[in-house]
Amino acid sequence: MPLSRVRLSDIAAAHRGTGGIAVDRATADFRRGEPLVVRDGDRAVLALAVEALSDERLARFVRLAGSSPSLAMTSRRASLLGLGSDGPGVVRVSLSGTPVAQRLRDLADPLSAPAIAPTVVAVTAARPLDADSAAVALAKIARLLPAAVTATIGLIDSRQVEDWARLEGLLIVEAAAILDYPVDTARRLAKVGEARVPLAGAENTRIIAFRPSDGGLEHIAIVIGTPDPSEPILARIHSECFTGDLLASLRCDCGDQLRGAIREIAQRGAGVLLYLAQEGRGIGLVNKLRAYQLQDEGFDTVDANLQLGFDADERIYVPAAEMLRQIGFDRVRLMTNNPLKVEALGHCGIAVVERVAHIFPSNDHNENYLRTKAVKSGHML
Ligand SMILES: Nc1nc2c(ncn2[C@@H]2O[C@H](COP(=O)(O)OP(=O)(O)OP(=O)(O)O)[C@@H](O)[C@H]2O)c(=O)[nH]1
Ligand SMILES: [Zn+2]
Repeated sequence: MPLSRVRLSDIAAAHRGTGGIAVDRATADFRRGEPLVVRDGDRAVLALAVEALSDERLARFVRLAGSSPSLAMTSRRASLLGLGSDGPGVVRVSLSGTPVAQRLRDLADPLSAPAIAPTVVAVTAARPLDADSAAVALAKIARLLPAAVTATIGLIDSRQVEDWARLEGLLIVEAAAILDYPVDTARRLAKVGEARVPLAGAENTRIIAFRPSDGGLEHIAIVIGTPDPSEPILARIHSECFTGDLLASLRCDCGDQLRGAIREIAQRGAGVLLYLAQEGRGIGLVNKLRAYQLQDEGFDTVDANLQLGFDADERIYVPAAEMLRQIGFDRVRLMTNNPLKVEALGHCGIAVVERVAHIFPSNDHNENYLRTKAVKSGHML
């Protein structure tokens, strides 16, 4: 139905106050290539993940919005395309003419070879808390390329937007709910499963699963031995690495670090390994594989992330801190070489009383990766 024919109605604001639930649904919609409405205060935009674009979806988007879309992307990615300067945040790129799905994808994806570059008319910085910034944040939460097509919805009041969205079957989600979501859901972890699981070399082990309030992937605490609650706990914080942990990939040092930590904690008597569902430094497995492809083209592990439009490291340590508190500890002896982990835990209220080095020999495939972590990310190797 065209916007001009939408009438005001008495329907209650069905989407108000749904917070995290709306974000969960929005994540699924984004992954399926459904457009949705992101609202910040008085402004509302229609948004659709670039990764899920097709010409049909783009045509529907333009029909719904009644205008040509802009491209919301991170300043990092835009600056690599020569569109503005590097920095945190998001920019809105306006293009001339009717955009073609593949051209938009070319701008967002460093692995897609642009045949014809679209003509850029303007690049505007998005405000940190506005709907365009939130649309890009939603793409990150959905583990997609961090970019979205967006168009301001030209309806004057929010009731009109709600009626229109309802008629078109579009979800409405508040920008603030998206932006708060990663930390909010990590703060509310529920213990959902616990069992004794003897491990090779660490037979006295319990595994405790914690589920975030969004119903997302569980984080796992692997408690080895019986840590003394009156002392700081020996702890390893390990971010999920499907390729290294499960498949023994030689591109990284994760497999060695995982098994090495279990061995060392058992040898020292007791401690915990916190296994965080933050694959690929928080960008997800698919984007990590893209980053690997870029590394095969010559970028290092940090620059590959930036090329994709991500920060070098997108992880948060709120879930680690929360699990530590729930198992009864707020002081740790942390097994890591990464100064960011030490700093981040401190910000989350966990005192790192000692850093324990956690270094393993390199191989022919991960030597550059480890060197880059030392040179660019300050890893103490
Ligand atoms: N984006 C990206 N992630 C990677 C790459 N190589 C490994 N990873 C991910 O990096 C994470 C490694 O995490 P950790 O071992 O916890 O951490 P770290 O930052 O190396 O710090 P340490 O505590 O010193 O080991 C895992 O989530 C891996 O999947 C890469 O080239 N790109
Ligand atoms: Zn790894």
